[in-house]
Amino acid sequence: MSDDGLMQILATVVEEVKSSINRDINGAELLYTLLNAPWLQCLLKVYECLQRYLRSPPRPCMTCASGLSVQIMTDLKSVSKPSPEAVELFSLLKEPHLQALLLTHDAVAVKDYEPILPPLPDDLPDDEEAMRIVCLVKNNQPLGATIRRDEVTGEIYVARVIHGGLADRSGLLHAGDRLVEVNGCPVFGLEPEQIIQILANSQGTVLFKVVPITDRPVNNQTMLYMRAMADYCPLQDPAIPCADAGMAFRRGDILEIVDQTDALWWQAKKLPSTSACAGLIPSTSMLKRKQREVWWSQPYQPHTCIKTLSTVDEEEDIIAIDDKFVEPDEEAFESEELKEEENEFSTNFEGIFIPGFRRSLRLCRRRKAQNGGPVQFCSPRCPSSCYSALANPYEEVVRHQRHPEHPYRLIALMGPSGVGVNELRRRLIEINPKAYQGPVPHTTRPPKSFEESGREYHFINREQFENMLYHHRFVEYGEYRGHLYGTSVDAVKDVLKSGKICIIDIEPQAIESVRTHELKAYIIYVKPPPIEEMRQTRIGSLLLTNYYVNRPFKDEDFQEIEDAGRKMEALYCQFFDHVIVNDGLQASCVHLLTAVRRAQDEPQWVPAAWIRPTQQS
Ligand SMILES: Nc1ncnc2c1ncn2[C@@H]1O[C@H](COP(=O)(O)OP(=O)(O)OP(=O)(O)O)[C@@H](O)[C@H]1O
Repeated sequence: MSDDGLMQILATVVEEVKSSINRDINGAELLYTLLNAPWLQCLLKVYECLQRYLRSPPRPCMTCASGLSVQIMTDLKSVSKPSPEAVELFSLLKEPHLQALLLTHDAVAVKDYEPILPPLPDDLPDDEEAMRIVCLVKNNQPLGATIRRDEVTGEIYVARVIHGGLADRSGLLHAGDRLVEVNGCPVFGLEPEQIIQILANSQGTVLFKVVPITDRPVNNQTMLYMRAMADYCPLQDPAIPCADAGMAFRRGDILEIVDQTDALWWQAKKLPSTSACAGLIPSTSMLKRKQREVWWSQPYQPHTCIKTLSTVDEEEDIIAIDDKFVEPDEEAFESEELKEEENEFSTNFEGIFIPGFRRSLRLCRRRKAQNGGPVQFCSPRCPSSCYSALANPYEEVVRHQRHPEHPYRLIALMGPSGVGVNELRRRLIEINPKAYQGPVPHTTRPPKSFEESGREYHFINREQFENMLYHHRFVEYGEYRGHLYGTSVDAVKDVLKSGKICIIDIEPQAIESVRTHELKAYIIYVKPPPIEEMRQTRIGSLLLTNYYVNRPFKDEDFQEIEDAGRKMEALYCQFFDHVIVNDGLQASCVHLLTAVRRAQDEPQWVPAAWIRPTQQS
């Protein structure tokens, strides 16, 4: 680096920062003022001089210049015919001021000019506390540390240092350090609020005098990622130690937990994160405690900082209710159903029969919704607590990419009835029936003349069905007109084992049955577009009904789809891996195709239990 290299670099940096200010970049103004400060410029000049000195410190070439001049004069005297130059040199060296100069040179040359430090006093007390002076430059961001007062001793301690915050990045302040002074003001006996006031009033730099903690815990935590299963708002949480340091999150957000040292309050970042600074979030036990508080103390008024999770009752409201349902004549229905199923039987694409679109199975769900629940359509995994996954405020997740030789992930579509889940599913399968397939459902109804067991349905008797139910072999099941219908885990696995991508549509109750290590479901939520768009795109489309013929959409249908969609999203968005707004059919199909390929070929966040299965999973 040339002599004024550093100054040049500084000038360039100043120019850069100046142009950043014009672009309104946060913090640039502060940096500009700092770099332009005359004291910093002077300091840098001194620094450069010192650097030059360190590179080549001035050294004397000899320490006895006066002795050498005496030697030269003696030699010149012994020359018989000295040259005029020799005579001149002799007379110069003889001059008293030159001899004085050479003597001075010798005196300086032998001296050591390195700084001599004063000796340490002998009477230093052994228990003297090491103080640390920490100077932080305040800019617009918070200091990133909280303090607490020991109620017994009155001492003030650093309670928490926020990961990635100003204090943390300085590396000089740690949780447990005892605060002695802030900006020269002793803090002993002060209330934490008074100290915060001192900090708030200080401009530019803040000077802390601290006694560092002696046994600082080693942070050997590994990175942990969690999917939030509840919403949280620190500003509405009276229990949070410092609301400003809190981080709000919504269900489905992926959180990187950077610090779990505190059992009650973790530090986390929301992904994808642009901020270096973490925020405080309640730990699993803390959030569970809050949920319990809500449930026990205010069953009808949810705590404002967390949004309570769904209950079975709430969930039942999700499905659109066709209040115009009229029970048709059974026999007439049967014959119509037959006609319909004959039509469906012809859903035979390029010689491949496409199963899993049976009308009865879909009507099971409608029936349940319309009757308000007496007809079961339920997740059979855990009859007593369908919602155990919902009880956990966080779910540990890992980034996972399917191995090319492993089975495909199950694709589960979910959406309010009538939004177009089956239409999209059917179209996807028709695009490439050799790559995509639906599972063959089970039923206890007797086969019709044209039906083959294992093609339209697996025909089994009620006892066999109930046995499968007992062993949790159904993803979901329901009863319709006295017959049981269901989609079994094995039917899904059969498709996956055949090397195809299995695509099913599910009700919210089945989420837990498909989010397993075995099926690794990728859940796509089919979201209704705004009503006006539905009105325009559904002209000529027919809605599945309990009548003999499907009918065109009415305005009430769009409203019902929108309401049901909103409820479904509000309750289950944490489980959605992807969302497709079903406006134009063609665009939605392309979107679905892309999402399905990505689910199989690109890394995704999946529950850690799928990758490190525990005994229960
Ligand atoms: N994007 C779309 N544009 C136009 N019509 C659509 C679109 N999506 C679906 N449809 C039509 O809407 C009707 C209902 O769709 P679909 O049967 O797939 O609903 P669903 O979500 O499976 O609900 P259900 O199981 O209750 O029938 C069908 O006639 C379908 O062709």
